[in-house]
Amino acid sequence: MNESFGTRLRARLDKFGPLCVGIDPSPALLTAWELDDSPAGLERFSRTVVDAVSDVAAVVKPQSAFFERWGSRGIAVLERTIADLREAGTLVLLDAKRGDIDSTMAAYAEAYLDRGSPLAVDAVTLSPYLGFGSLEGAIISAVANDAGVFVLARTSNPEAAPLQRLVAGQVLEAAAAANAGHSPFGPVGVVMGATLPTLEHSLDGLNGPILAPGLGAQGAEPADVARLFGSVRDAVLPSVSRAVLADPKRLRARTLHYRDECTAHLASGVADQR
Ligand SMILES: O=C(O)c1cc(=O)[nH]c(=O)n1[C@@H]1O[C@H](COP(=O)(O)O)[C@@H](O)[C@H]1O
Repeated sequence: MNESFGTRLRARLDKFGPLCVGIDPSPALLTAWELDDSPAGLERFSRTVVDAVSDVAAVVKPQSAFFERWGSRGIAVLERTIADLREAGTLVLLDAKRGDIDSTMAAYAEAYLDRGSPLAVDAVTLSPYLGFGSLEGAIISAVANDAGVFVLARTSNPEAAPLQRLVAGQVLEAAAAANAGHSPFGPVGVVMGATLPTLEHSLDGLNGPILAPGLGAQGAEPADVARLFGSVRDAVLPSVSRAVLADPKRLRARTLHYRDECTAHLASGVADQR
């Protein structure tokens, strides 16, 4: 039997530290890297990131949008990037933020979670906007394929707050229920921005991983990760893209910097007193 996503994630976190590094080949970054904004440029960019960070990041997170810009040729590069990441042994979290009615959701689950799919990854980001229940089939599929999902709860962008504040409690409760009884983690992670001024909800009973984007370009620092997530320090995955991707020559050094700073702050940090 294969190991569950939770088991594999636990092993990566214990061995490599907590960092998730994004592969976000935006037009601006391609220009900064002196690469063409083309499928060939995307491929060179992605390969360079895979080579530089696979053995220092716990998880690597390609952002699907930047590949989709190039249609089928971009998706082909995404497929090869996923294959390269798997060969390098890292865990792949595809950032696609999918969410739809159950029948459509089944097709998304087939695309990203079915072992045999060309786009199969270890985990995918999902949106609960059609109701947490609409994601049930995808969660079942994740478990069947030893994969996971990360459901948006409180995202890092400030304009999300008025809407998500109303529903984040429901998302966290439903995620905790789906994770009950699993060890070391259940299949349902949540997304909570590292940029949040305070953590308005308890994460103590979640029994799942927490993806915390917003480090660097969106203003969060490793100290914020410790302040917000100190009480769940073994389960948090701070995530960074532009701040490490800005300069190909400093990619690995910046990744090590963020990883080591997050590790140090989480080890010594004081959790937010709600
Ligand atoms: O799901 C995500 O990864 C995500 C959730 C969130 O709340 N905020 C957020 O920025 N992201 C993604 O994380 C990446 C952040 O990029 P940087 O701001 O460059 O580190 C982008 O690919 C976003 O789409």
